[in-house]
Amino acid sequence: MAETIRLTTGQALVKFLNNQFISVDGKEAHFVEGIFNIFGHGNVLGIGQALEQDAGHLKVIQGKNEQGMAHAAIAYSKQMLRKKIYAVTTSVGPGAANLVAAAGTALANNIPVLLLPADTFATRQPDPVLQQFEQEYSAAITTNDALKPVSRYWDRVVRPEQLMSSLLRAFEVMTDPAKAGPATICIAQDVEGEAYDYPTSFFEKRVHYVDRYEPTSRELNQAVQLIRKSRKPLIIIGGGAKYSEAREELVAFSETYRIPMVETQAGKSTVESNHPFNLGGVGVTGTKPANLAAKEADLVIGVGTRYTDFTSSSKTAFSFNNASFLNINISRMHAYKMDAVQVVADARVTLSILFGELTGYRSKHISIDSWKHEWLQERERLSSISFDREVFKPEIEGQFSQQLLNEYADTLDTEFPQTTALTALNKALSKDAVIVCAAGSLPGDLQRLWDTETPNTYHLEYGYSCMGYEIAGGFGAKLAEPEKEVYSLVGDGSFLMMHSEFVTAIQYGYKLNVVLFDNAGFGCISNLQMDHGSGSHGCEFRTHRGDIMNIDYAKIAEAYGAKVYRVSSVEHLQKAVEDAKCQEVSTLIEIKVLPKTMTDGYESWWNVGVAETSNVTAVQRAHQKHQTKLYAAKLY
Ligand SMILES: Cc1ncc(C[n+]2csc(CCOP(=O)(O)OP(=O)(O)O)c2C)c(N)n1
Ligand SMILES: O=C1C[C@@H](O)[C@H](O)[C@@H](O)C1=O
Ligand SMILES: [Mg+2]
Repeated sequence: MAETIRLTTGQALVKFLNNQFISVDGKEAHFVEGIFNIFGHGNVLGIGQALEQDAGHLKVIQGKNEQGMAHAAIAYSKQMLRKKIYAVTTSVGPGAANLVAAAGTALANNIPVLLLPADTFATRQPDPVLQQFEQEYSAAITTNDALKPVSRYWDRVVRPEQLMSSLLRAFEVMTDPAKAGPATICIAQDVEGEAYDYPTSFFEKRVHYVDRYEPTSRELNQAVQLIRKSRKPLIIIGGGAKYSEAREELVAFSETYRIPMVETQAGKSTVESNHPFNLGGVGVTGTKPANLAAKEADLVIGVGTRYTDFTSSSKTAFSFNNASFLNINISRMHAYKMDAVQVVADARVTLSILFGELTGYRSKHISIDSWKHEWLQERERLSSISFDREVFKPEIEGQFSQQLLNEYADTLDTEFPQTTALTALNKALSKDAVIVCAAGSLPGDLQRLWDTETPNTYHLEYGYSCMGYEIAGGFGAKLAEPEKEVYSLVGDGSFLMMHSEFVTAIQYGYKLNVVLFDNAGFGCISNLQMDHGSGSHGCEFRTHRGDIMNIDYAKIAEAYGAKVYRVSSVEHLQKAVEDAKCQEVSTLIEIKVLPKTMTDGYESWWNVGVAETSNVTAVQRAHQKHQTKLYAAKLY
């Protein structure tokens, strides 16, 4: 008879989490660092009791909003390059429902996280329990079914012994780089507290190995042939390159064979911005040189990219009639994109093997230096824009009148353009500071303008671009790298949507710096609507009387216990950053910026739905333009 131990399902879960290890490149470490919790009747007496009794090495952190704490867990894992996770336990019903946006965020970004929402009673004895809805067609549907489409692995545990097979599947998924994403195990609230004689073998130390898969010789031969016959190849550095830690291999490859590199949001800060062959962000929010190189490329080597619309400018970034694609990706699904030659293997190991097979090859690029030089001049211009009350042409030109811009300047008491503020911030922060961002106009400005010199210091969630990730994500990144300064860069809209975990960071003594860019509105969406012929409608923050809202965000943060600064000039910003660096407590720097002063596009296009019929001429024109652009795009 196998040895057993009598535990509740909750206790067995916690014991199992304590014994999971990951091994990457021969280094072994605990895979689960801790667990976020918001307790309710669904989990406090099950998982909650187990954590109180013996959490083992797990750090137990009380969140303030389920989505927020799950975002923090996701950011932790992302900053740890997916080598460690936090689990997240919620109550049943609304607590579980609050996980949906976070699960989507983890899924879109391929980030492992273990979600543990409580479920309704397995016995159904007290049904309907508080927070249980009732469907006439089925008693088996609960809120947690809403997590199915946003989970990489989903299971419901209605008997204690089911936990064993469920957890094994979840950990297999989370530790496989090709499948990494959210694993959701919904545990019936009565079952969380039910006891079972678990075999002790289930709790023995388990090591999950992340091996670097090598390309086959067929894949290698095809890749070598393709590169050798290309004159103007281009490397796209995607998130997979970052997770594979392929910096050295990318740099050697690029330098030796003279191949320029461009970056996706997830790939940025794999290779330093000042590398002469790094042309910066590509696509909708890309730089001019990157987008010129993309157009000129006869071979696109996508390393760990999933080719989102932002990366491919909605499939218009490349000269599809002349260009071939070579995709190096650990995921077969992503490798298949763009009709590419596929190398389904680890980025680092593939680049290193390919490197040795290309001796004598050299691209025919001649413009890399001049493109880069021109961009540096453009960056310089964007860094020193100043407002003029008489005639000011913001980067997003022709949308707001001078009178309107002056109204914003007067109400917000600022003349600070966003690009000037952002580049000044970049200069003022330490080189190893980590920045976190997700939504609004800032991601575009950051992808174009933010210089990174230290690997893994640029943390952008741009797979789901989920507003509210910024501050929770900043907290998660700080948990991952407590010795570094972490800055959450956030728009006023995102701040309002969710900043709950700022309180959690303060509560647990993790210093987080929030830099809030207040332009009194959903700025980037206002740009989008006006760029497509609409008026300014529903995106400015105005009162019912029509006045621009001037909110004292610093006061909110001060009430939480943060040290706060209000700035509206480069000089004030520099001083605030220097002072903030000396603080032990969390800080918030509120920057009032003028609307329409973020960067505009460079040689790119974004396919968004445009009204096909309208009584406004500008909308009709926008639709015609859209059709023309679409005509030139690759269709799949
Ligand atoms: C959860 C969520 N809801 C809606 C959106 C759509 N959206 C993207 S950016 C944006 C406005 C962002 O405003 P703000 O944070 O102030 O940034 P700004 O564009 O003004 O710089 C909205 C509503 C989103 N990305 N995420
Ligand atoms: O709709 C959107 C527009 C983008 O500009 C923005 O960055 C992103 O957050 C979004 O959701
Ligand atoms: Mg805004």
